Amino acid sequence: METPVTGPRGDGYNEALLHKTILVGDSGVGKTSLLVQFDQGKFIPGSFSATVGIGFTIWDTAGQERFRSVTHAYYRDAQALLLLYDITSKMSFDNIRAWLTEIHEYAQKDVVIMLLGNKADVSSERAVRTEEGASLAREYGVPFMETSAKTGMNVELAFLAIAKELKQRAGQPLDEPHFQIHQYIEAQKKKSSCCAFS
Ligand SMILES: Nc1nc2c(ncn2[C@@H]2O[C@H](COP(=O)(O)OP(=O)(O)OP(=O)(O)O)[C@@H](O)[C@H]2O)c(=O)[nH]1
Repeated sequence: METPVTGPRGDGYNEALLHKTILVGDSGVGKTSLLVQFDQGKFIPGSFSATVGIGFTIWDTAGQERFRSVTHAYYRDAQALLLLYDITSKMSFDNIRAWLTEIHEYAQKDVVIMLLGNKADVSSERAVRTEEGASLAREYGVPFMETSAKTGMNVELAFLAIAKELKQRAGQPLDEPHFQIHQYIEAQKKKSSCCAFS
């Protein structure tokens, strides 16, 4: 994803900064669906054909093993990574450590990483507790939230938090003068917990 980050340059001209963000995770965790939900605000049921990279401003990657070497090349110039597992698939969660090892090997040292437990709407088939996701995220010092590409739960928040973090790193002014990504996410989740993200 190349996240457009706009802000005043001081001469009144609005400069757009493009940041490349990519979605990674096992095949079938919902990377393309999450992207489509964010981009188009809708859920298109059914599997997309394995995706290698599509020409949106957001980069989608294929979770399949046979595309791994392609994914490695994507890491190099990515500023942010959305790392997904599927809350109904213990295996996709167990593989997160391997994804993180790979990310640390191939991505830039200061890449922004966010862990997302997707398919949170399928609570009847839940195989990974929210706390397990949160605990893994704490261990690696990365922000975490559960999402649903189907209902849209937390999808916008995930992309917005990444965009704000990148904007701050680029030295651009934010609405929140003391922006801190972890605190921002927790505050937004609390704000919405009454009704929007049930
Ligand atoms: N219920 C539910 N289903 C989802 C969600 N996200 C994705 N799916 C379904 O899960 C399947 C896989 O979704 P994709 O978006 O193709 O997954 P992917 O990670 O892009 O898969 P690859 O391209 O193979 O790496 C599809 O049948 C989607 O409809 C979600 O949040 N909730």
